[in-house]
Amino acid sequence: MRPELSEYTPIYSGKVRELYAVDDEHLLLVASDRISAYDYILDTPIPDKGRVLTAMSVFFFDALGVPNHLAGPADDPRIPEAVFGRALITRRLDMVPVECVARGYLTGSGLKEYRANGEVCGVPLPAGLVDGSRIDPPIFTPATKAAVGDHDENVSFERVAQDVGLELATQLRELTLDVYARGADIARDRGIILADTKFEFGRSSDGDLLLADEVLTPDSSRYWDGALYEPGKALPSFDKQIVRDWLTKESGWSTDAGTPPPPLPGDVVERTRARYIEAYERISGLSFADWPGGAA
Ligand SMILES: N#Cc1c(N)ncnc1-c1cnn(CCN2CCOCC2)c1
Repeated sequence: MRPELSEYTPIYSGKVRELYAVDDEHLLLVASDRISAYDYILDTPIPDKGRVLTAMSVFFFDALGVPNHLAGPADDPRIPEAVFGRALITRRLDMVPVECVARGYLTGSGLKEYRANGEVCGVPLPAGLVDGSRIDPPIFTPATKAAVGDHDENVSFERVAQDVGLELATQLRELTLDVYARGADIARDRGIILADTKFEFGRSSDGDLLLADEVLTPDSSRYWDGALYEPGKALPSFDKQIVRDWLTKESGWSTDAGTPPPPLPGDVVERTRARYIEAYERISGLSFADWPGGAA
């Protein structure tokens, strides 16, 4: 008999995920089916998105071979039925207050910074780069954690060193770039580009620095279809482009409407669900049908 979710204490609620206290040493990390686009949480959920992203995290935690916060399997008996398949038991860590971002390609906020001053987070880049240019070798572009709903602020390595000390900042940079490279290699071998990603780390009670949060999911990363990649061409998001295109090209809504986006039609929902499953199955080589919590 699984416990009820109500038996656990909510301790954090983000845009698309929640965190609960299970006991003094363990948390329950829950991924919802909510999807965000253009800084809005859309009214329409994507069925199984939470399960797919949980499956991706578990695949990468296993494939990367990096010490992490997982404290039980996907079917751990402490996971309530209501969130079974889209929740994980983790160790409770002392989180490092840094969003550890690695970028192997120039786009998004990094591109904006580069266009303004030729560098990203204090890292100078070659002249002449455009949207989608490769950054080789990849760079560490940390950010400070913003409050829910705000954007993270890109900061320099030196600022991270001031905040957490030079030794830990150096460890974070090395770990972030190492784990990004491993994840990018796995994705590339399956025809998918991992343009950038965000990691979070925490310290265990015995002082070890562990990879935490979600890892290398489409919500914490930019994934592009390698078959479509061309530097300088606006790069479609592997998982969200269907939603973005319907919202801005078919729904009549626009990003400057000042109103929330409309509900998604069924075909957009289903195509987006299929896209998340495709990303998982291509990258992991596993069948999503085998992941816990599916329809009986
Ligand atoms: N993971 C983890 C973790 C941990 N293993 N131990 C202690 N605290 C955290 C933690 C607390 N907040 N966040 C920010 C990211 N959140 C994740 C959940 O969803 C909302 C955002 C991580």
